[in-house]
Amino acid sequence: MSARALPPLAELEASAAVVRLPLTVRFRGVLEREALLVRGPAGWGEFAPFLEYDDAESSRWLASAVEAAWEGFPAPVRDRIPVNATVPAVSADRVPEVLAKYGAVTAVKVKVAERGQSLEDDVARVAAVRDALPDAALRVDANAAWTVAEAVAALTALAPYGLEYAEQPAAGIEGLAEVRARLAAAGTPVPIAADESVRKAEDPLRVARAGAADLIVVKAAPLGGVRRALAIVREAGLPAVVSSALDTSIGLAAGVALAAALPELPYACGLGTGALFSHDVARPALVPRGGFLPVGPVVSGAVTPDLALLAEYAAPAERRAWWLDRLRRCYGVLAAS
Ligand SMILES: O=C(O)CCC(=O)C1=CC=C[C@@H](O)[C@@H]1C(=O)O
Ligand SMILES: [Mg+2]
Repeated sequence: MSARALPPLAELEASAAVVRLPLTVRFRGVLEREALLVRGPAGWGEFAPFLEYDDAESSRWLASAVEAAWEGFPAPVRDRIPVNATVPAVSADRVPEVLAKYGAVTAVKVKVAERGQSLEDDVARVAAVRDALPDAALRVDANAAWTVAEAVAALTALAPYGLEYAEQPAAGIEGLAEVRARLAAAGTPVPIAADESVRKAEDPLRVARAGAADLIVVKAAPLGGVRRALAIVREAGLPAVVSSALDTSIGLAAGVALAAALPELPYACGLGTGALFSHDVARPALVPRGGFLPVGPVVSGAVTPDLALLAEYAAPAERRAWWLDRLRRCYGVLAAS
C-alpha cells in the first residue's frame, strides 16, 4: 500500500472497534486475543499485530487492514479453501478435545518445541494426533525454537509418524538450509517450510533464493496485505501455504481471499484457527466445515462484525486507548514510507 493510497487517519479512528476475544485453549501463551477493526468503503479490515511487535513490523498489518477495508480483495480462482486443524502445544491427553473443535479435517498442524516442554511431550502430542487421524497429512511447527542439532534430532524422532513438512524448525535461513541438508544426508528427508523467515524477514524472498525451504508459509496481515503476499509467492516460485495470524473472522477473511486468489494451492491452509476462539465478532464465524472454508461470504462482503458482539467483547477503555495510540503510530510509519 503506497502512502498516496492511505485514507485519512480520522477515517480509521472514527470506525475503529477494539475487541478482546476469549480463546478456548492457550495459543502463543495467551488465552485472549485483542484486535482493532476498521471499516472503510470496501468493508472491514483487521489490525491485530501481536502485542510485543514494534511499530515498523506492525505497520505492515495496518497496510493489510487498509487494503481489506478501502480496496477490497482480488478476484478468487476457487470457491472453497481446504484447511488444517491446528493443535497448540497441549498435553497429549487434550488432543482429541482440540481436534473435535475442527470437525472433519484431512490435515493437522501440531505445535512443537514449546518453551518449558520436552521432545517427549512433542512426540506424545504428535503420536496422539496420528492415533486419532491415521490418514491425515501431518505437519509440525517449531516457530524457530530448536537449534539445528535439536531440530535434526526431533524431526528424526517425529518422522516415523509421517510428516508432510516441518515449519520453521530452526531460526534463520542458514538454520533451515542446514536442517534440511542434514536430514536429507541422513536419509530422513522432511520437507521444510519457511514461516518466520518469510514474514519477519527484511527480505521475504531471500529464503527462496537461498534454496533453504521446500515451501513457504504466507500470512496476509504480517506481509502487508493480500496483494503483497500474492506478489511474494509469485516471485518466490515455491509452493505456498496460507496461514492465519490467530485472527478474528475479519482477519481470516483476508487469509481466505489470499488463498482463493493464489494460482496454485497444493496444501491445506492454516486458516481454521477461528475454531480456537470461544467467541468471535462475526455471526456466523468463519470456522471450517468438513475441512473447508467457503470463499463466497468473503468475496460478497458477508463476513462482517455483528454489532452486538462488538459491544459484548469491546476491550476495556485503557486497552482501546492503547490500540488507538498504536494505530496512530503505525499510520505514521506507513505514511512516511
Ligand atoms: O498455521 C496454522 O495452522 C495456524 C496459525 C499458526 O500456527 C500461527 C498463528 C499465529 C502466530 C504464529 O505463531 C503461528 C505460526 O507460527 O504459524
Ligand atoms: Mg508458523
